[in-house]
Amino acid sequence: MHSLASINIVDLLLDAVCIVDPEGRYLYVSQAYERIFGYDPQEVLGRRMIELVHPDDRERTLAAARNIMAGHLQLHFENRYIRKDGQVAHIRWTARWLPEQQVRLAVAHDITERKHTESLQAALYAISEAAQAAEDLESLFARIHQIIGGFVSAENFCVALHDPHNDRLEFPYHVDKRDAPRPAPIALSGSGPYEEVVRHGRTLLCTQNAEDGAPGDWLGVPLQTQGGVLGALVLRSHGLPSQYTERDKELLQYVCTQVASAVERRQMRERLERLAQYDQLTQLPNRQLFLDRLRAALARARREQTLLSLLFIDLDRFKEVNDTLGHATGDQLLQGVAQRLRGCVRASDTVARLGGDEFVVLVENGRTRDHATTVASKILDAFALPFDLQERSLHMRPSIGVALYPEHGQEEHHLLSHADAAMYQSKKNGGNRVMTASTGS
Ligand SMILES: Nc1nc2c(ncn2[C@@H]2O[C@H](COP(=O)(O)OP(=O)(O)OP(=O)(O)O)[C@@H](O)[C@H]2O)c(=O)[nH]1
Repeated sequence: MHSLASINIVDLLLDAVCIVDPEGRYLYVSQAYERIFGYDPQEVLGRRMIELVHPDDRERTLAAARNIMAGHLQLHFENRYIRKDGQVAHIRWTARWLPEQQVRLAVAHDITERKHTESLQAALYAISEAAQAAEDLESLFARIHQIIGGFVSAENFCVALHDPHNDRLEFPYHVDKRDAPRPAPIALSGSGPYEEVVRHGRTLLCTQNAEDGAPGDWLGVPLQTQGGVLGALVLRSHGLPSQYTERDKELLQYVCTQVASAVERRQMRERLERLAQYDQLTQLPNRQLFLDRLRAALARARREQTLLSLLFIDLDRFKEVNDTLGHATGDQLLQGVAQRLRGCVRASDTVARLGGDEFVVLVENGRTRDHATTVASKILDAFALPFDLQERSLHMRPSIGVALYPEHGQEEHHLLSHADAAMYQSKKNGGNRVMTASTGS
């Protein structure tokens, strides 16, 4: 048996023992230094330890060193170092000042693994929380980007989502430090890198940009849910190949399960919100959303003292279309009407379907009363042309009633019933015409 005296116990320790002078220059480091920091002891002797500390932790570290030299024992100081291979090492230090030798003696314990586990756990919670808190998908993606950027380099980051209806990949979120343009939607037909990730649910790490072959990493991770792959997260490094490691790949894969379920939940919520606000047949706002918009528009008009017009539109003898040509043709006609009404107003105006063959148009910022009648005449003119449906061409005429704010009402239901009454007058007078509500009625 070897005698213990012949063993260099310090070099057998798994923690690294370091001795530095008052300026922080390494005078001695034990063998474990290489395992933890990546440098051979000979490479660092004479160098200042602070140069190897993560820039964000340097000030704290210098303050701790002064404290130790003032005679205080340091039993649990944590900071980060940049290893020789560029990776970050998390270190927990115990240290003391040896006044006689005028040196600091410190022992480094590597807690990188534990820190990773902790930050991953925190990231998973943060992602799940973001799914609840985010206003919309866009802000959820931005938050996910921020969270992922906390543990891997994510300067160039995009989210690709698979649209199963047309089998395309779309890029709803895209950040690129070199201002590379947001990728246009791509068809998922070939055998490119996106296919590999989205079709086969495989993580792909290429040391060349997988899209254009430019130097730099391309790391694509599938957003896998129980129902299939929703899309992918893609991280890129321009001009810096091998920036991403196998470990980064694993970390991302791990959090991507949580990201996928957050995205899925948020998508579901958006779908439900849309269902609650939009008419499914025409994709126009429904009564509920319309009333919300009308309320907001009235508040604006009141504040800015502008006019606002409401056009109530009901199709003439629409029932006959259903009765003679069938409900499906009636549906197509309603879709055509919705499209035509949208074409008669500005994008900022609201066209909504209240139900059945009743539509409303909300025109904001009209400067004169005539503005509403101009829009109404435009609609009558637009309806003069037949509607080309799948199997036939049909004529359909509208009856229109107009009510104005502030002339005919101050609040939404009042204004709406005036426009409705005016529409009824149009209908009574034979239809295919515009009537304006009478003042004081
Ligand atoms: N195809 C189709 N028809 C609908 C839909 N919703 C309501 N309708 C029908 O639309 C018709 C609307 O009725 P009315 O406005 O009284 O009928 P009209 O023939 O236009 O009568 P006037 O307005 O007096 O000219 C009814 O026959 C409803 O069944 C729908 O989503 N699709």
